[in-house]
Amino acid sequence: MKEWYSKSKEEILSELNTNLNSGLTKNEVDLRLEKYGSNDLREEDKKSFFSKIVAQFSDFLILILIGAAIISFAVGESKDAIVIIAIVMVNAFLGIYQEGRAEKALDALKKMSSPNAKVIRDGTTEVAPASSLVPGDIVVLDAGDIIPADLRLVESSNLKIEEASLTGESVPVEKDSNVFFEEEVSLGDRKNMAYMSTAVTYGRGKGVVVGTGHDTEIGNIATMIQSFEDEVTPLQKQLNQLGKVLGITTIIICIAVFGIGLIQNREVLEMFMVAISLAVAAIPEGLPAIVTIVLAIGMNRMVKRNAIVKKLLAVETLGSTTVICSDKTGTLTQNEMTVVKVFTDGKIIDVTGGGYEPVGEFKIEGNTINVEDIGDFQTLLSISALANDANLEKTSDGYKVIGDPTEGALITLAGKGNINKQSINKEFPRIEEIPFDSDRKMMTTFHKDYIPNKVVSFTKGAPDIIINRCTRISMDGKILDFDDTLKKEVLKVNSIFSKKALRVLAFAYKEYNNLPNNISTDSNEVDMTFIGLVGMIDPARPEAKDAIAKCKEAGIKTIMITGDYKETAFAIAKELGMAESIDQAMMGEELNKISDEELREVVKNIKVYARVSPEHKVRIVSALKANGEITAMTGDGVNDALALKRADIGVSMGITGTDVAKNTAELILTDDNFASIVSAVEEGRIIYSNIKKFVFFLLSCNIGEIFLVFTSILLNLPVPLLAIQLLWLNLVTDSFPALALGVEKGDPDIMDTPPRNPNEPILTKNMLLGILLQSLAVGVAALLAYRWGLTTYADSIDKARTIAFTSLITAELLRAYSSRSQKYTLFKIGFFTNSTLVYGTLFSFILLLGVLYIPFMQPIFHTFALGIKDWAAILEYAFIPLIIGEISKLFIKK
Ligand SMILES: Nc1ncnc2c1ncn2[C@@H]1O[C@H](COP(=O)(O)OP(=O)(O)OP(=O)(O)O)[C@@H](O)[C@H]1O
Ligand SMILES: [Ca+2]
Repeated sequence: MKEWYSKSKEEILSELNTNLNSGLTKNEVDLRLEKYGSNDLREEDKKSFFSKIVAQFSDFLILILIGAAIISFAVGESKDAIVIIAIVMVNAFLGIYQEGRAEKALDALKKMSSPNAKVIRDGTTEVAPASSLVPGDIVVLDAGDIIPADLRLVESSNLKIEEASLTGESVPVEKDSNVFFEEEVSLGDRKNMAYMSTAVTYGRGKGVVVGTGHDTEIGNIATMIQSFEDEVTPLQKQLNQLGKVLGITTIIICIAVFGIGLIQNREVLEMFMVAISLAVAAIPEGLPAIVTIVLAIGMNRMVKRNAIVKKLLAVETLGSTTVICSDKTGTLTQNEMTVVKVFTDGKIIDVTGGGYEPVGEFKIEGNTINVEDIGDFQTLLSISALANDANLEKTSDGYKVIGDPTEGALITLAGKGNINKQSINKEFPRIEEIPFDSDRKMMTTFHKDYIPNKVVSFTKGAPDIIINRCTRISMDGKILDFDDTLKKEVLKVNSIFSKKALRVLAFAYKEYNNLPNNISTDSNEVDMTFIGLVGMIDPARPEAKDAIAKCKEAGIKTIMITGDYKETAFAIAKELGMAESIDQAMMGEELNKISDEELREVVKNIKVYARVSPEHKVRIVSALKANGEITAMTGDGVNDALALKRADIGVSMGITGTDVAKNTAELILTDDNFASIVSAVEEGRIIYSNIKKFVFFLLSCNIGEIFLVFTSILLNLPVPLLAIQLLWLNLVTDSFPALALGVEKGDPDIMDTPPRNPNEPILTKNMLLGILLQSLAVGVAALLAYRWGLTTYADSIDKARTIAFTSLITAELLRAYSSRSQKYTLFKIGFFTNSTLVYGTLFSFILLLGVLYIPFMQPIFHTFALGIKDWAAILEYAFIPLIIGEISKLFIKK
């Protein structure tokens, strides 16, 4: 059989039974999806329910417990055995439920950040999930796209594809849809093919899907680059470490408890069970799992605030962000462009009319003018419409831009001069082009007969660049030499526009007798004739201003890095409160003259980088990182990928960002809005502080219990808690408040304090002290209650234990409220402001009442129905840890 690359386009199209212009029909797509399966590389390895259960039970400590149950059964304590098994089961199911919740949250995130493709179906181009592609689909490719399936190219224009993910070759290769090969060629040389997961770095093209899913070249490679690997974040590593230390300590204590018990001649089985339950209870082996759950819940909360985090790790890093570097256009501004000024033929023309509706007038000093009256105005408007890749669409709520808003504004401008983009493009179709890229900052298109019997190239782009590449200027109906005096004049107008925060573009053209053979920047974007400038407003986003103020409070620096002109950028930065004086702004090219060392000093003061190219971005991030900053950086183009990778948090735009940028980024903004980065940082901080809260709570619970049991044994008192009571306490009641602490709203000053040092351990000195104090308080309170029980009910050890058990649980439920903030008292944050905690503690408390008052539970848990007198005593002790916790906050400096 012939390979795809050795077939002609016609062969391919007929073999796959598809049409280049109209694509497949939706029906056909459905049929083929049935036949070929979805275009997905990820294995759907959903764990079965059974394997989840097995996973829960394969935990070492749980196995010990099961062993203990079997021993109990063997020595005739079958009731205990059954209860232990039941508690272990409840615990396992809770674990599975929580795991499921986290998994679901993560799955939803994966879906949101999974790629789309532009595909022609039923005659229209639409954006569809890449997973829905089938052989025969016609896919449209633009710079920045990730190839969604294996394609045989059928159209290509300057198409370059980077195939590193497949061939390891990082230099982009040129593609050409017109060749086909008779002989066998290697993967890297198949110019007429585009392979799944490689990236378009330049140009555009079209291809027919020839392979999907596992039936692709990348699918054949067994070691797939899984974008969602199981990762362990530094925090989880720390907690694992902590867990180990605690685990070993606990085991030593348990052995000691058991040993001392034997010396004191206590019953062997009872001591054995207590020691084991204590170990199971006190070893925080579930901690990393809860962290994952809380991170996942937090990620979901971020999605609601328009930020999709792709990695758990990023949630942690976000919270310690110290610098946010942001694009200007669209992120800090609204990206709703309107041309308000035109400069051509030596005159400044005002343009009226707002939005994208092509209705408005041209005025000079207040007097309406006709397009024909001004030298090359007509040509300028034609370039606006011809050197343009966007489209305007009239919808029920006004005109909308499909494509780049800058270009949309230019279509509107042309429309105001009665030039319709569609018709002029029909009249003078594009025969060649040099597409836009943010390194060159310009684009050129070639058209026939705009000047009769000639080919003209129209160029538009950044003024400083275009002006330097022009040698002539069209003025007063003549073509003049574009000398330094004239250039200065034009640059002055550019500066006037820019200072008004206008985004300025320049226009130029060049004529040829015939279409040149080899088209390139060096030969075709030089020696041009200058036509004019346009200035467009792009209003700042109002929310961005608030977000920047918030960053200031939070000790986070904000930096604007833009491709736009320095004065424009500074004007907007000033409006947003990011910069005060023009010395804080710098041109990208100035970076070329300084060393990395010097740059490290420079980045400390500069707030605005203008005319920046993607390599500059990389240098800026590197310098910031070298200074110890935790840097978030936005980017949307193909060339931004390196900078995004280098940043601690790469941020990509969900709407305007390219696939390549989204793929590299850790954070995707669904609304392209700067304010959403700040929300994500805020959530990151909240999540981190919540993790601290429940670590604090759980650890002090555990240590408090150990303290209670250990001290009682040392004091030669009877064992204060039975094995099943300990298990119930830890595996059932404590987990609800702990999880509820994971969804706290965050301290009121969460965004008024400087970022956390990323190297700071989770257990700071303050926290260790707090844990110690709380565990002592819990232990002592329960011990006191136990002693009260022992003296009041000298006849019944079960009753004394019930008192200890109940007071311990009550104390922990109460002090969960105190754990809601490490610094602020409940009077400041409000007692019942975390409703999850209210329900969680209430639920735990009702379970406790069940154990105490339901008759058949009593013999199982060795409890009895408490009376008023008992409760009065219990409450007296149970409030101690809460009160101590609250008072200790008064000594913490805010
Ligand atoms: N479609 C276009 N055609 C021609 N020139 C363009 C086009 N879009 C932008 N430019 C020019 O290229 C420059 C760089 O564009 P780029 O997209 O890199 O950054 P930007 O959009 O100006 O700002 P930011 O980096 O903040 O998004 C622009 O300032 C403008 O002068
Ligand atoms: Ca941009």
